[in-house]
Amino acid sequence: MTGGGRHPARWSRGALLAVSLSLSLTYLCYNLITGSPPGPGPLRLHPPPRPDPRLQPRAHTLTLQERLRAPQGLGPRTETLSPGRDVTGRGETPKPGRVTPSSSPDPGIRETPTPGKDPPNPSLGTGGLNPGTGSSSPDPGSRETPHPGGDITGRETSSPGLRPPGPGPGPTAVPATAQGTRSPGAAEDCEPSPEPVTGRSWVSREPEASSAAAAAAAAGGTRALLEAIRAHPAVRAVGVEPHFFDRNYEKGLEWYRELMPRTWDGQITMEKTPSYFVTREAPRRIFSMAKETKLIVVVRNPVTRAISDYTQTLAKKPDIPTFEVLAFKNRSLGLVDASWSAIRIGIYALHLENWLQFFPLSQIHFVSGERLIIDPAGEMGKVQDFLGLQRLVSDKHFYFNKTKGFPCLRKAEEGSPPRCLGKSKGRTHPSIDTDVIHRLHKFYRPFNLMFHQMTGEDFDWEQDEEGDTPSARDVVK
Ligand SMILES: Nc1ncnc2c1ncn2[C@@H]1O[C@H](COP(=O)(O)OS(=O)(=O)O)[C@@H](OP(=O)(O)O)[C@H]1O
Repeated sequence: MTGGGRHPARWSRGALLAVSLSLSLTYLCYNLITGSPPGPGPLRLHPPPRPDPRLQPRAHTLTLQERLRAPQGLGPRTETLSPGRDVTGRGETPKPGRVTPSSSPDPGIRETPTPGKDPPNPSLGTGGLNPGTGSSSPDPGSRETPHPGGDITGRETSSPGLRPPGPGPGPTAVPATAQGTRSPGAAEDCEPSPEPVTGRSWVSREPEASSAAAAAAAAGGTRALLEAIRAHPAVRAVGVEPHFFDRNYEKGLEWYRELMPRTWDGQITMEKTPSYFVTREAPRRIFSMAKETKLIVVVRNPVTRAISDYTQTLAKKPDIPTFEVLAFKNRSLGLVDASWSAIRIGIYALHLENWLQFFPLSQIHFVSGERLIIDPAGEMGKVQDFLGLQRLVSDKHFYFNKTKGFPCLRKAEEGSPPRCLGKSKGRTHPSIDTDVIHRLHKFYRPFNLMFHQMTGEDFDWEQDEEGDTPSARDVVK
């Protein structure tokens, strides 16, 4: 990376923030590469991580993705994942064969051969985003584009329906391939930097060998998180979503480096690209670049996330069918259309499983999208702890803006005026039929349970089952 025209900072630590892991995602942090500034240093590739003992198999041996592909779906096995019995247990031992030598160079990291090549995964197809379809530059201000093969609504067009996951009553279709993050047309990011629509994740880099943090968020709130963490003097973040590890990977690591802000010694560079969380190839690519990268994932009640996603799409494409229509393959049968990206992104356990093949749970921090609204300082405190930063972003940085209905930053950066996120964040959701909301809660329940068991964290989504999750407008009055 060149330093021309930039301040004479030395490369030091960097972090990438990405989030709707939400899938919205949602955020993730990672360690970048070795090498000295300003040019790209030699990349050090790392062997696949040792299996995390916490991830040893418990009650079953198939991965969630394998189970989703299996004819019986998740059905009978779901109950073996009883809550509280195995907080971190994913019931899966990372299989040696899961990360196998690559037969072709990794385009994003040209300096060294890629150690791992994912076996074909019919469940996820080519991944949530097609690298070949990305624009030549980061996507400021645009939401997710439809995944090739999907239609305008973000629906996978060729997904075989499987039986319902878990004990839920109605039949549910689980798609064979993952979608991008945000459904197409989701709202652009507002200020200060336009943000693309896709999921929600972050990545940060650390160009100088040590560790960088990257965050990928999967659910709603990635922009809020990034803007808040940017208030920390030890964090430098790129405003746009680079989409390097999904659609721009072919451009190579140098392209990515050029995009990232330079950091002073001791600073972390971050980015957020929500779609990383649901991109099949992203974990391997990030791991290849920097295995110690820290990842942040913002998760939100998947039902609310789906509605938020739809709301953003609707704002751009008012003619799309109703949420109720899109959410089902067969509404009278209660057959949820999990091939619709707005639905699929919220199956957090499915996506997380992919990340845990490469990164230990200890390297991933989960931010509650709900708490980020209700108690932004509290959530940011945990994020700073996770990143090894002093807790400098605190209560005094936030105030509740009644007009906006959300917390706003008193001071985003040194000397900058107070500000709220733009109008694409915090939109009023359309009213959705209650029975549809209930059915979706039922659909997600087993997946949420798995996610809870995988992460050891309870996001209290069960209590939201009466409807769409209240916004800060409802909670803070
Ligand atoms: N402080 C603050 N201000 C405004 N909005 C906030 C804030 N904190 C969290 N949120 C929630 O963030 C949701 C958008 O999430 P993302 O930024 O991850 O969206 S995106 O994936 O990048 O498009 C957005 O979802 P919607 O309410 O559905 O618009 C908000 O609920």
